[in-house]
Amino acid sequence: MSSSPADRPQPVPSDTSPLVGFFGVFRYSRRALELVWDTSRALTIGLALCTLVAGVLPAVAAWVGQLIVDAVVAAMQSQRETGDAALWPVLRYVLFEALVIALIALAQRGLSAQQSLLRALLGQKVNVMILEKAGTLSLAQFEDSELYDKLTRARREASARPLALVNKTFTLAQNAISLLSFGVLLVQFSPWAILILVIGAMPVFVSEAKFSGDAFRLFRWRSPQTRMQMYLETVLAREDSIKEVKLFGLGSLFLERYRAIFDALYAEDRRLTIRRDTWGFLLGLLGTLAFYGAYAWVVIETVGGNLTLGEMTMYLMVFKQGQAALSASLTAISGMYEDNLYLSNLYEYLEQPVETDSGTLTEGAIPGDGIRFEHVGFTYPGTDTPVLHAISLHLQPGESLALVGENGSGKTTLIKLLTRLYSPTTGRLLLDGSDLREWDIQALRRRIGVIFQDFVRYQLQVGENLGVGDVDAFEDEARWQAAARSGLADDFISRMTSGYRTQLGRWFKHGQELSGGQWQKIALSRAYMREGADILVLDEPTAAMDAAAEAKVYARFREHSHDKMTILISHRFSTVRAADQILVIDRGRIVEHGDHATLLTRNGLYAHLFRLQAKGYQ
Ligand SMILES: Nc1ncnc2c1ncn2[C@@H]1O[C@H](COP(=O)(O)OP(=O)(O)OP(=O)(O)O)[C@@H](O)[C@H]1O
Repeated sequence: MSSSPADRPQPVPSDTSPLVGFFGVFRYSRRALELVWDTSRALTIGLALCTLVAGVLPAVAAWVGQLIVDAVVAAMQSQRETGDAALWPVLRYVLFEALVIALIALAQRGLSAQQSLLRALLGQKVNVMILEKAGTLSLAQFEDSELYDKLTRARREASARPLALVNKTFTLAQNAISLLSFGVLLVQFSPWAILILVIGAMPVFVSEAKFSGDAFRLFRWRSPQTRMQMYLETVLAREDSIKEVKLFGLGSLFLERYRAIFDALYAEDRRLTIRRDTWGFLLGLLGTLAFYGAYAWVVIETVGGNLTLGEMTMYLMVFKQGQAALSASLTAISGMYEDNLYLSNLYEYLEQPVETDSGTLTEGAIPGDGIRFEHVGFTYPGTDTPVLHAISLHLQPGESLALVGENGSGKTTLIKLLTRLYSPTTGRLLLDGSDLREWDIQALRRRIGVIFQDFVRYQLQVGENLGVGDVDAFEDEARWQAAARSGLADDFISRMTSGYRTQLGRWFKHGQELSGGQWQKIALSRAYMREGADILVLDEPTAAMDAAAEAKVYARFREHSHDKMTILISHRFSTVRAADQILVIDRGRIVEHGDHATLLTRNGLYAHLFRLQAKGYQ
C-alpha cells in the first residue's frame, strides 16, 4: 500500500478525558444548526417546535394517566358508597389523554416530514458549497492527497450528515426536555429518587463518551486506507479503467487487496464494538438497577398508603419512559461523534485558505512585448527537487516556439507556469512587460488557447465539447462549426448521426465513442474556439493522428497563427523543425536554443536526436 508522507495517519488530538470527549460531541452542533437555519428558517423552526412538543407531552400523558387512575378510584368509591358514580369526570381525562397522544403522533409525523424536506434542501446546499469551493482551489491544492481526501469524503456524505447531526441534537434536546419534565413530576415524590437515577445513569454516559471518542479517533486515523478502498472501487467499476482491468486480469488482484483492507478495518471495528457493547451492557445494568430500586420504593410507599394508585401509575410510567429517553439519548450521543467527524472534515475543507489572485491588469505595461521567462525555476509543492532551472526566453507576437526534450524534462511544467496553474518558485514570467502575478487571471487566460496531452473528454454533445473552449460561445453553433473546420474535425462530425448534437461518451443513452485521433481533433478545435487568444499552446496535439492528418493540422495551424505566439511541444522533429525558436530542455535546463538550421550545425543533442529519428524513418 502507498505510504507517502501525506498518507500517513495524522496525529490525533489527545483529548482523552471522557468528559472533554463528551462535550466534544457538541462541537459542530452549533455550526450544523446554523447551516440548517440558513437552508430553511421555516423548517428549522417547525423542527424545533415539534421537538419541544414531542419532548414535553410524554410527561403530560403520564400526569393525565395519574388523573385517570385517581378519578377511577374515586368513582369506584362513590359507586360503592352511593350506588352511583358520574362517568364524565373520568372520561374527560381519557379524552384528554387521547388528545395528548394524538398530538405526540402529530409532532412525530411533523418531525419526520420536515426532516426529509430539509435533507433534500441541505444536500443540495452543501454540495453546491463544496463545488463552489472546489472552483477556488489551486491545482496544487487539488494535488494534495489530504485535501483531495477531504473533498471526496465531504461529497460522499453531503446530504446526510449535517441533518443527521441536527436531528440527533434535537433528539437529545427532546429527551432532555422529557427527562426534565419527568424530573418535575418525580421531585414531588422525593428529590433523592432523582439523585439515584442520575447517579445510576452516569457510568454508562462516561463509558459511551470514552468509546465514542475512540471510534472518532479510529475513523480519522484510518482515512488513507478508506481512500485506497474508494480508489479500488473506482478502478474496478469505471468504464475508463475496465479495459485494462480485464485484459491484465487485475480484477481478482485488486478485489483481494480491497478485501484485505476491509478485513483489517473490520478487525479493529469488531474489537471496539465488542468492548463498547460489553461495557455498555454492564454499566447499563447499574442504571437499570437504580431505576428498579426506585420503582420498588414507589411500590412500597403505595402499599404503605403514602401514595395513591394514580400516583403510583404515574411514577411507574415516568420510570419506564425515563429509561427509554435515557437510552435514546445515549444512542444519539454515540452517533453524534461520527457526524462530528464528517462536519469537522467538511469545515476543514471549506475553510481551506485560497490563494488570492492578486492581479488586476487586463493589459501589460509594454503591449506587444510578448512572453518573457526570466531565470524561471520551479519546484512542485510538496517536493524538494526542482524540475525547472533558470529558464530564460523571449517570444514575440508572430513567433513560434517548439519545446523538445526527453519525457519528464519539464516541457509541460513550463506551460503550466505560463498558464498560471502554478507560479514560479524563482525568477519571473512576463506577458507584455508585466509579471503574470499582476495580471487579472481571467484576462490572462482569455489570451491563451491551450490543449494539454491529457485534455478532457467531456461526456457532453460534440458541439458542447468544442464550446467549452470559450464559455461565452458555449452554445454558438456557428462558432462550433468554424472551430471544427480549423481543427479538421468537421468532416467526421458531419457524418455522425446527430451531427454537432451527438452525445459523446458511454455514460449517457445513445452516447458515441470516438477514436483517439478524433478526440484529439476535438481538442484541437476546442483551442480554436478561443478567438480572442493570441497565445496558442499545443502539447503533443497530434500523437494519435495519422501522418496525413498531422501534416494538415500543422498547415492549418500555421495559417491561423501568423500574428500569434505559438508554443508547440512535440516529439516529432518533422513538426518541430518549422518553428522560429527551438528550445531543447534536459532535466529542467535549457541545453540548446536556436532555429533548426542553427541547431543542426551546432551538432549537439538536437542534431543527434534529429538524426536518430530521421534514421528511424529510412
Ligand atoms: N503535479 C506534479 N507534482 C509533482 N511532480 C510533478 C508533477 N507533474 C510533473 N512532475 C514532475 O516534473 C517533471 C517534469 O514533468 P513534465 O510533465 O513537465 O515533463 P514533460 O517534459 O512534459 O514530459 P513528457 O514528454 O513525458 O510529457 C517530471 O519529473 C515529473 O515527475
